[in-house]
Amino acid sequence: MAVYTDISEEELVAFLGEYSVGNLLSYKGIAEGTENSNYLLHTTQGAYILTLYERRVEKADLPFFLGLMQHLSRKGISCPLPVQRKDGELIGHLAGRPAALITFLEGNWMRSPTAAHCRQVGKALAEMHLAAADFTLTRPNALAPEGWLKLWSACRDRADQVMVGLAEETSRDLDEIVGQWPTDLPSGVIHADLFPDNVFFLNGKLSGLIDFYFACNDLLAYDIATCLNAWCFEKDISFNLTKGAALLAGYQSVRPLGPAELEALPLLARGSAVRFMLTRLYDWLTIPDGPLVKKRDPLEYLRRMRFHRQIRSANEYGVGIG
Ligand SMILES: Nc1ncnc2c1ncn2[C@@H]1O[C@H](COP(=O)(O)OP(=O)(O)O)[C@@H](O)[C@H]1O
Ligand SMILES: N[C@@H](CCOP(=O)(O)O)C(=O)O
Repeated sequence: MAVYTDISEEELVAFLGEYSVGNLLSYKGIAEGTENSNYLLHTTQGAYILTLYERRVEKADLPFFLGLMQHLSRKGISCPLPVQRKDGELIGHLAGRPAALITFLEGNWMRSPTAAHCRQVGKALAEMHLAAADFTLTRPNALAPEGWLKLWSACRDRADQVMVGLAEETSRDLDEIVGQWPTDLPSGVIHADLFPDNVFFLNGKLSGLIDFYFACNDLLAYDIATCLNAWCFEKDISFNLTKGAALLAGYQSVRPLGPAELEALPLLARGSAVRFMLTRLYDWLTIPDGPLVKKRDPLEYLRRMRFHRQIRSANEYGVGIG
């Protein structure tokens, strides 16, 4: 993410007084990430992550996100666990923001993931989908087609400042994708942002998933489409078929995809690419630059949109060859 909200030691110590986590030894802002402000804390009892929820996170959604982490953790999925306050609550307030403390997960994210990493991610995603099947809270996807159109109406007039022709190309794509968007595929709780920076590995083995703050109920195969976009393209935005095949095989080793899901995959991948292009474009145009704020390039996702436009079948992502 970034650090949007600064905190003083004094207010942090007062905040931690609501928890049984020992005394503060040190804290520092984490520059990585995009959405919220995160701090790494060391206390006399260990390491924790403090998250202050920023503009895109609705406070009303926090019980869903934090409850999901608890649920998944109980079902054996490795992910951070929210720390309860002395009063039993999971959510507090700090520097005018809703805030929570979560456990620190060991591992690092992969800057250059290999096919072996992709296979593990696919498998972990399917395991997460199955583990979340009996989670009782629900949250509609705020970044489904209706949400894309809202973002687009906020950005459209300025899109050509980023690239001449972007407004026309995106409008055409959105019309096509939204007009054909499927609704009758298997659905459930999805992570919705399982990018490499949200998956940790230790000694080559997946050690856990983080950042559930886009999680929601939506089409399960849409989560796979997002992973294909995030994990299986090289830096020059060429699709790596070996990685695609590995990711899909990893997923299908736990939850085989049905024919309708496979048929929809190219459209879902286009939709996922447009979704990330739009949030990046919105941020690009609206967030002021700052030393601890890293904005992501929307055009990387325009190039994925173009790639998926010419895909005719899921086999071109590597189905059945991993
Ligand atoms: N539970 C955790 N354990 C260890 N590091 C974490 C944890 N949660 C977040 N981080 C660190 O903070 C960074 C940003 O976290 P993330 O949840 O992705 O933020 P955002 O929601 O703002 O994108 C991660 O890349 C990682 O370095
Ligand atoms: N993954 C998104 C941005 C959200 O950032 P994260 O740090 O929460 O994963 C993108 O790449 O646009």
